[in-house]
Amino acid sequence: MTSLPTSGGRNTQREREGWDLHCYCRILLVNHSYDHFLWEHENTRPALISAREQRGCLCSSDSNYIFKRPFEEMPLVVLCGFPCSGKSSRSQELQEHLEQSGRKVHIIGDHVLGVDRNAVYADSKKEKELRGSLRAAVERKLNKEEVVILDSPNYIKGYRYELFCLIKHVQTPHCLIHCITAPEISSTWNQNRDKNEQYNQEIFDALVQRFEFPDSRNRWDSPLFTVHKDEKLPLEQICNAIFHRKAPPPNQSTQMQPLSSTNFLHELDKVTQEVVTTVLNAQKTSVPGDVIMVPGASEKVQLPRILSMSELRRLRQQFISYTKLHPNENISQLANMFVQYLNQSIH
Ligand SMILES: Nc1ncnc2c1ncn2[C@@H]1O[C@H](COP(=O)(O)OP(=O)(O)OP(=O)(O)O)[C@@H](O)[C@H]1O
Repeated sequence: MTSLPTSGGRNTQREREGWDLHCYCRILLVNHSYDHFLWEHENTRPALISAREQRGCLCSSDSNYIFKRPFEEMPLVVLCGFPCSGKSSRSQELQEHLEQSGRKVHIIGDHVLGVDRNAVYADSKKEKELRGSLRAAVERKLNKEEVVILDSPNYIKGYRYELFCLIKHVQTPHCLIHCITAPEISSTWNQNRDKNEQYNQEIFDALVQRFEFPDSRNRWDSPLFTVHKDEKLPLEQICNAIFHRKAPPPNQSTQMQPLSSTNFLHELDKVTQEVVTTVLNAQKTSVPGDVIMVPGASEKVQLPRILSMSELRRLRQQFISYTKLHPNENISQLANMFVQYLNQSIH
């Protein structure tokens, strides 16, 4: 990337208003609110940048500069615990405390999405979709105005890691609150609650068994607050953790780098095409349920059914669009990433 030219006199007003010069580029098209714009930078193809992708970015209306507002993101609080362990009660307690101190709070949870949890947790595909919807809702809601509380079981270590990547990506602090209960206590609470809120016993037992306990030695489970049923929520410590602590530094895989090198785009194009060709060829001799080895990837494509060429093309295009906005300089991982993307997208 070439060094940034100074913005010169025309943009000093923006700089005085507290905007940082983010990059210099050629702006091709801007919508009326200046939050979506099509830009071209060096050798990359024009890319549509949205306010969501480029948090806090704003382009200057009269020149080829993009500005970034150095605002603070509001934190994410993640709850976890057995089913019926008091997660929603603790979320509300925290919400009330924060609102009393004048902050806005937004709670996201499976009950908010109105799902039939007994049906969802009995079906791994539906559960995965629910986790995806919750994560997307968190991503949409993380902003500078509201504290987001994710009130759902969050019992999978890998999922908590994904949430951690998300907050690293948007550069906002987070913390985890683990509601600790003995399974038999939660089970009694479950049996005493309204019938339409109850987990059936089979699902309850399965969720308890699947629970992956948080460990504060893991970056994604830290800072960790544990709260037993008769304990008070450590509200002050939680506030200190989320408001007076810096967000974890971004790393290469989570940092926003919308300006991709030509070599990266070339590799992205080549590698994904190779994977598509391999899958299409392998399908000639495979049946649903087979696993396909792909050159350059340690991950394998799991084939639940035969995929058409147009579907593979569409998935490839989606992956390319996403990856262009979230480039990972580790080109050697592209094949694996695309295989993972295919496995997650094909049902
Ligand atoms: N500390 C507590 N002492 C006694 N009962 C409690 C306590 N916390 C929660 N409960 C009871 O447990 C039930 C479930 O509470 P809550 O909805 O907060 O749990 P949850 O973990 O969010 O549940 P779910 O897994 O369904 O989302 C409620 O009926 C509530 O009365």
